[in-house]
Amino acid sequence: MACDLILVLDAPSPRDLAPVLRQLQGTVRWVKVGLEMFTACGPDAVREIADYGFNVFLDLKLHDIPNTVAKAVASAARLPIGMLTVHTSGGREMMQWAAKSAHEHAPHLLLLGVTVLTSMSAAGLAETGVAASPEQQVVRLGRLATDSGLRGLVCSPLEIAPLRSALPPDIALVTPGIRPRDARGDDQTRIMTPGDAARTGATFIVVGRPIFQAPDPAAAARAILAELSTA
Ligand SMILES: O=c1ccn([C@@H]2O[C@H](COP(=O)(O)O)[C@@H](O)[C@H]2O)c(=O)[nH]1
Repeated sequence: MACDLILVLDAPSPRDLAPVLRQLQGTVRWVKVGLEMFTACGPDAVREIADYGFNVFLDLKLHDIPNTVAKAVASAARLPIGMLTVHTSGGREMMQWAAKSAHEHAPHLLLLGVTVLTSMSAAGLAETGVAASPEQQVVRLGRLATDSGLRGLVCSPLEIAPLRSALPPDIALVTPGIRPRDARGDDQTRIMTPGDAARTGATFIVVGRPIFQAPDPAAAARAILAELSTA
């Protein structure tokens, strides 16, 4: 199965990234708008990015009571987006209400369940009271999410193989925690290279800093797309 790149737009405003976005129009298909840009610029940022011709993944990681999340999904579904995230730790009922709302308001919206954040180590997870390993917890939450009606998950690339064994093959696996082999350490702990993630079975890889901290971000994005095409 082919793996595609999602370019992370972690900046306060689309204006900050305009030169790179113009260079990558027609090359990169998907971009991700996250908490930084959405908090600063709101839905206008999503519309502006969509106007460039990109498919937008709105990464809001919704996590609240079922009614509140369902209504937030309905609001988000009015925007030109193709993917939206909720936290699987919100539980079965929250995800069922979210899936129903997405189905009613935007049937083609891919609602993704965030499992265990890619920044969390086993020790960090244990501190939150979860005795399971990240892999065990991701598989548990992945099963719960798909039982609740979600068709895609956000996980680290380290959990792709166990999730592929545990879940139906059509479940989309979207993986941040992507780093080049020689990467300096940062807040991501469960990491893999783009090519290895693709070969392991990621549907999408999500990449931000390795592209935007490169001297030529557009060239870095193109290099990752080339790596994916030969994986
Ligand atoms: O578990 C998760 C869920 C979401 N993210 C988001 O992905 C990007 C990763 O950016 P990098 O700069 O490549 O680390 C970022 O927007 C996160 O909010 C994640 O990293 N892990």
